[in-house]
Amino acid sequence: MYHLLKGLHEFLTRKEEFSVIILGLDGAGKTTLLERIKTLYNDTPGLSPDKIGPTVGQNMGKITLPSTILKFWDLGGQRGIRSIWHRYYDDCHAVVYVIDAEDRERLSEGWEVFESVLSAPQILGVPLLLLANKQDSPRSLSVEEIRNDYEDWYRHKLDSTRRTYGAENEAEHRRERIASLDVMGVSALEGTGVRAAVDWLFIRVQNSRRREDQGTGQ
Ligand SMILES: Nc1nc2c(ncn2[C@@H]2O[C@H](COP(=O)(O)OP(=O)(O)OP(=O)(O)O)[C@@H](O)[C@H]2O)c(=O)[nH]1
Ligand SMILES: [Mg+2]
Repeated sequence: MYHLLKGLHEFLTRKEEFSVIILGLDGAGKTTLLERIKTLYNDTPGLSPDKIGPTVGQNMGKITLPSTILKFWDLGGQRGIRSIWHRYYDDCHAVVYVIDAEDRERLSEGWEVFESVLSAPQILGVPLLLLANKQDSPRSLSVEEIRNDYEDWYRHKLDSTRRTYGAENEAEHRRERIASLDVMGVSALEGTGVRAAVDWLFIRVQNSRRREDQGTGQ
């Protein structure tokens, strides 16, 4: 009887776990974001920003939400470390791409890398959130400006690609994805917008799981 009740209790209180990967160039603020999320959602606070150095490899942090555990993987963004990102693609349920909205010089490098993430076949269909970080800085571009900058960059790239390869179909597909791309402004440093971003992830992983269940007839 005890085991039956214990099993029932475990079944009723079980939490599903989803993996979220946090990507973006070095210095975009990924680890600051992860530690901010830990501070906002866990009893034990995350590291304070002055204790955070460049990530060599990965950091992991978990938070518990109603019937759900979100497991965040913050991956190092330095050029040499980006080659490990693809190893996380197969098992992730959502992707967060962090852009440093203050660093105009590196925006196109950021888009170039973003593009390589978007074009990974394993990422197709996975919820993807673009975060314009460092909104606390007066020098930062707004969400609207970041979106426009990406669209301009993309249009420019498309023109040169069309001239070279004429890859119309793929371009159309990508255009749809850009149109439906969600962009949110956050300050990982101060925490503004971070809860809204976590809410977005929570809803999107639940929805995509439901679609998966329907797809397999469960
Ligand atoms: N003003 C401001 N600075 C930020 C914010 N988020 C991060 N930073 C700063 O940006 C720098 C880089 O932050 P990290 O979190 O280490 O960046 P990262 O993306 O993890 O970098 P890598 O580990 O090298 O990939 C640090 O000096 C942070 O304090 C923010 O929201 N606002
Ligand atoms: Mg880091």
